[in-house]
Amino acid sequence: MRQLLLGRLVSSALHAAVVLRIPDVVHEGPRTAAELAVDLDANESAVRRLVLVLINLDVLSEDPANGGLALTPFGNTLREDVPGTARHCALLVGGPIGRCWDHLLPAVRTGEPAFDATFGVDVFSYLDGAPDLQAVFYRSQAADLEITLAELAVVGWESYRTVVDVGGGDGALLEHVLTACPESRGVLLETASVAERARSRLATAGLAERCEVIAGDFFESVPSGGDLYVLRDIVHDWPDERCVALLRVCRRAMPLSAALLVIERSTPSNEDPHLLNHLMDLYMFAVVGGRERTAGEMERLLSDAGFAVRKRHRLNGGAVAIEAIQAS
Ligand SMILES: C[S@@+](CC[C@H](N)C(=O)[O-])C[C@H]1O[C@@H](n2cnc3c(N)ncnc32)[C@H](O)[C@@H]1O
Repeated sequence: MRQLLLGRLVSSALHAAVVLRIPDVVHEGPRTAAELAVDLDANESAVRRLVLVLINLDVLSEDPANGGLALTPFGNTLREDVPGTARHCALLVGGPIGRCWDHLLPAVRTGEPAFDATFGVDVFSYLDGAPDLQAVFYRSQAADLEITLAELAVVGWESYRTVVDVGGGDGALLEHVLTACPESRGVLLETASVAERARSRLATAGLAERCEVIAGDFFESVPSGGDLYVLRDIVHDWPDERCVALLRVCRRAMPLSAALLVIERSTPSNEDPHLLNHLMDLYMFAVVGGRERTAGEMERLLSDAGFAVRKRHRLNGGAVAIEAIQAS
C-alpha cells in the first residue's frame, strides 16, 4: 500500500530523470552515478538516490563490477529519439496536466474536470496560451501515433481521394497519409492556434499544395465533400452527448459515399479490468471531462449518430480503428 501511495513520487522521479535527460545521457555511454552528477551539474548524493530509484524501476541497470550505469530496454522508451517515445508523456504529467490531479477530490465530488477548476480554463485553451507546452502535447500525440502507424495501413488510405482530419492536431497523421499517398488530398480542421501549427508542419513537409488547413469549431461545422473523415483521439475527449453531437455534424458534412474512421485507445470489456485503462479513464475525466470507452461503447455512439460500423481493426497498444458509413 505504501508503494502505491508513493505513486506520485515515482512519477516525479521519472519526470526529473527526463528533464535532466538521464536516459539520453546514459545512452551515450555507461557512466557511474558520480560521473552522471558531474555531467548533469547536479548534486552527487541526490543523483545517486534518484538513480537507485530508477534502477528499482528497471529504467537503469548498474554493473556491480564498476558501478557503470546503462539504460535498460524499458528505460530506452524515455529517450527523446526513439519511435513512440514516452519522454513527452513524462513531461506532460510532470507539468500542468499532472498538477490538476491536486483537484481530483473536488472533481470526483462535482463531476467537473479537475483541469478547468485548477487553471480556470479548459486544457486546449490553456495550451493555446502556452506554445512550448502545446508543442510537447503534440509531440506526445505523434509518439503515440508512431506506435500504430504501420498497422493503420490496413485502412487503405490510398483508396480515399480526400481525407478530412477532424481535430487533426499538428498534422502528423495527415503528413503521413499524404506522403504515403501522392494522389490524395487532405483537409485538416482545428482550433486557430493549432491550425497554424499544422499549416507550418505540412508546408515544411512540402504538402501545402495538396492540403487545406481550416480554423474552426468542429461542433459548429466540418468541411464537406471528403471521402474519409478521420477522428483520432477526439471521441475520448468528450462526454457521450457531445460525441453524438460532433458525429452528427460530421454526418451532415459527409457525402453519402464517404466513410468515417474513429481511431482511439479502447478499454477492454469490464470483465477484463486493467489498471492502466482505468487510470487513463480517470485521466481523461480529470483533464478534459472525457472518458475511455470499449469498442462496443464507441460503436453505440456511432449508431446513435446515424452510422453503421463497417469494419473494426485492433491496433497496437490497445487502440482500435473503427470504420463506419452512414446508416441507410
Ligand atoms: C487529443 S487531441 C487529438 C489531435 C489529433 N487528432 C491527434 O491524433 O493527435 C484533440 C484535438 O481536438 C482539438 N479540438 C478541441 N476542440 C475543438 C473544436 N471545438 N474544434 C476543432 N478542434 C478542436 C484540439 O485542439 C486537439 O488538437
